[in-house]
Parts: sequence; structure tokens; C-alpha cells
Amino acid sequence: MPKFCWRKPARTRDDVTTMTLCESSEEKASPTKLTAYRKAIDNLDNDRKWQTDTAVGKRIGLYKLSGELGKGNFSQVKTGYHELTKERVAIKILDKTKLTAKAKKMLSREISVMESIHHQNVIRLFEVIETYTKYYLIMEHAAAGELFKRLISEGRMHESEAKNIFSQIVLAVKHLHDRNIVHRDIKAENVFLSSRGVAKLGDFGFSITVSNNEKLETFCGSPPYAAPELFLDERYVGRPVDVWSLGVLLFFMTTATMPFLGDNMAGLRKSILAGHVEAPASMSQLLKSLIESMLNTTPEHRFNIDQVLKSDWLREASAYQIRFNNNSVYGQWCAYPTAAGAELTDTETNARRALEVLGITDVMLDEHGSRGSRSNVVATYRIVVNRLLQQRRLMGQQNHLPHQNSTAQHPQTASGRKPTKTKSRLCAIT
Ligand SMILES: Nc1ncnc2c1ncn2[C@@H]1O[C@H](COP(=O)(O)OP(=O)(O)OP(=O)(O)O)[C@@H](O)[C@H]1O
Repeated sequence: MPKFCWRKPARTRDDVTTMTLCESSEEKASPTKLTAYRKAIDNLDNDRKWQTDTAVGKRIGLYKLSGELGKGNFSQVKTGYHELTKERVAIKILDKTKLTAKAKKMLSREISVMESIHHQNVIRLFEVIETYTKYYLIMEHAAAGELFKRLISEGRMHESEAKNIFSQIVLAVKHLHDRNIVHRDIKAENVFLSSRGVAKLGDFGFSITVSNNEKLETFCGSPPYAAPELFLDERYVGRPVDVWSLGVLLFFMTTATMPFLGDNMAGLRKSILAGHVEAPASMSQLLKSLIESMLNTTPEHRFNIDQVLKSDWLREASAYQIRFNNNSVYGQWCAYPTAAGAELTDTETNARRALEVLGITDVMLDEHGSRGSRSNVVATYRIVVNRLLQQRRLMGQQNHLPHQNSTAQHPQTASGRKPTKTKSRLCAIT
């Protein structure tokens, strides 16, 4: 059986730590030598330096914490490194003492949705660690950051590039909607990009599970992205609200301006309720027509997510992404180790081999499997599987993707509609 070794992350453009076949026998576990996993657990329990680092916030569980990525309403997000795999992760830290009841409810929804959603265009949740004072959400790190920052620094995207990114986000939202989940806070600040331009939807704090046409009551999300029905004191259906936000996002991606503006909330509300969108002359007719269908002020007449995917503007790009995602060569994400005795996918077989090198055996995976994100064994498994899939995707992209020039165009400042980062508003959660 081939042995895998871990190499420290090469600082390449892709920043992916690689697993390579290891010829040396020194990695073989022997009865006298602790495996990497055992050693890390031992350090966690007994090593003074590890314990001091944990006490002063430089370490949590098997992760070393480093610089801050940003701050949210209730959280701080830091970069972290997984001790065993050297994987870079994003760690969302929440102070229990500062969480209101609403924020606690949002957090528990965020965790349960992320636990249940497995899609390559959704930020993965690897592990959740709870201490006396804090929660730590260990997530996949998006190396190229927020789509928002990309649009602000580089300007609007050409339609071909926007199609590539947008089709991935639409597929993520379809995945949610098919599972009766509504995101409720889709915006450029919550779309992340990997170093290879893979788009990932994140921030599930406002998401909610709905039954088919169940009506919701509470205002959620960011006002510039909010559908008109949210400004009326009426109950609303969830899925169309996501499609409206996607329409705003698509307009922003292709123009670097927002479709609805106002000097204050009343002005913004008026503009959104009027629903009049002024598309620049350079916008193609097909794109204009899609945006209009997504920004239809009547939710029942608005496109649903399947109609968006099949629209003339997006059809080809989404079919490409679907083929790409489904192609078995890219393997399957398996958030939970397959139960003992069941057939394993190629990815899982390879992941298990790599884990064995670290000292995580099949027996341990069976024992920890049901604990999901509360287990550092399952977390290591998820990290390894995710990395294997990234490597496969990378190979696939090199082989199949048409080369893309940088097509960004600088933000249009002359129009006076240059957007600023929007804060999400708290829902009155019922
Ligand atoms: N998985 C990730 N990879 C890279 N950066 C991330 C990741 N998750 C969050 N960030 C960054 O961390 C910062 C804080 O994120 P967080 O989701 O806590 O708050 P926010 O979205 O800015 O605010 P809000 O509380 O309104 O949702 C953001 O700037 C975001 O870009």
C-alpha cells in the first residue's frame, strides 16, 4: 500500500499543501514512536507551551491561530493552521458572554446548516470547538477573500467572467433551495473566492429551513440586497428573497454599482419598491433580461433558481459547472467517514491512507464518525478530503478550463453609485 507524506505548504499561487507519495519508512508508526495525532493530543494535554499558547489565545485545539481576517457583528475571524496537515483555515471566534439570545440562535442555525450542506461552492465547516467562554468555528479558508473586495479593487467583471463565478453561486443556492434552506443574506461580502477562482457561499447566520411555501415574518439581510416584500409589513416566502439578492449581486458584479440607491433607508426602500433598474448600455440584452426577471417586484412572477440556471445568459456556464461538479474524476465530498463495511469512494480511500500516516485509523474514524464537527478526528478527515478534492479540481481545471485573461474593469466612480460594504441586519428571530 502506498504511503503518503505531508509537505509543508509550498507558497505557490494555489497555496495548497500537497500530499505526496512517501518512499521513506521513517513515517511508519512503531509501538515506541507516537503517531503525529497521538503526539498532538499528548501536547494538548501535557505540553506547557501548548497550554500557555491556548490560554493566551494563540492556539485552540489542533490549530495555531495567527492574523485577523476581519470582524463581524458578534465575531472575530482569524487565520489558523491545522497542526497535523498544516492546512490554512478560517476560525470564527464568538465570545459566549457577548452573545444575545438571538445571536445564539443564529449561531446554532449557522452550525446546523453548515453541517448539513455539502457542496463545493459552499464554505465547508470542519470543526466546532466550545470552551467555557468561547465558540470556535473552524472553516475552509478562502484564500482570495471576499468577492466584494475583488469588485471594489478591480472593478466590474466582463460578462464571461461574471458568468463563471455567478453560475457557481447559483448552483450553491439551488443546492440550498432543493434542501428547503433559504440563505437570506446573499451579498458580495458573503461570497468568497479561492485562489483558483472557485466561488464559495458563506455566512449562514441568517439561513433558515422552510417547508415548501411557508411564509416567513422577519426582516433579514442587508438592505441594499433586500427584496421589496421585505419592506412591506407582510409575511413573505423565502426562496424568492434569495433570488432577488442574487439579481442585485449579478448587477453589482457586472457594473460595480448597485441597482437600488437611496440617501437613507426611506430612499432606498422607495427605490427598491419601485424596482426600476437602469442597466448600462454596454450590458448585453440577455443579461439585462435575466436581471429584470430576477428583480421582478412581484415574488410570484420572479424567476426561481431553476429558471435562473436555465436562462439564456447562464445556461451554458451552469451546464459546464454541473458537468464539472458531477464528473466522478473530481471525487465526492464526504463530511462523515463512511460506516465500516460500506463501499468507499476513491477520495475516501486515499484520505484514509493519508490519515493512517498521521495516526488516525479506520477504527478511530468509525468511533468518531457520529460526532461530526465536534470531533478533531472527523475534522482532520474533512480537511484531508477537502484538500484531495481541491487537488483533483486543480488538475481538472488545468486540463479543461479555457484560459481566462484578467477581465476586470475599474469601478465606475463617475456615476456616484460606488457601493460601500453593507452590514447585515439582525433578524427578529421567531
Ligand atoms: N472562510 C473564510 N475565508 C476567508 N475569510 C473569511 C472567511 N470567513 C470570514 N472571512 C472574513 O472574516 C471577516 C469577518 O467575517 P464575519 O462573517 O464574521 O463577519 P461579516 O460578514 O463581515 O459581518 P456580519 O456580522 O455582518 O456577517 C470578513 O471580512 C470576511 O471576509
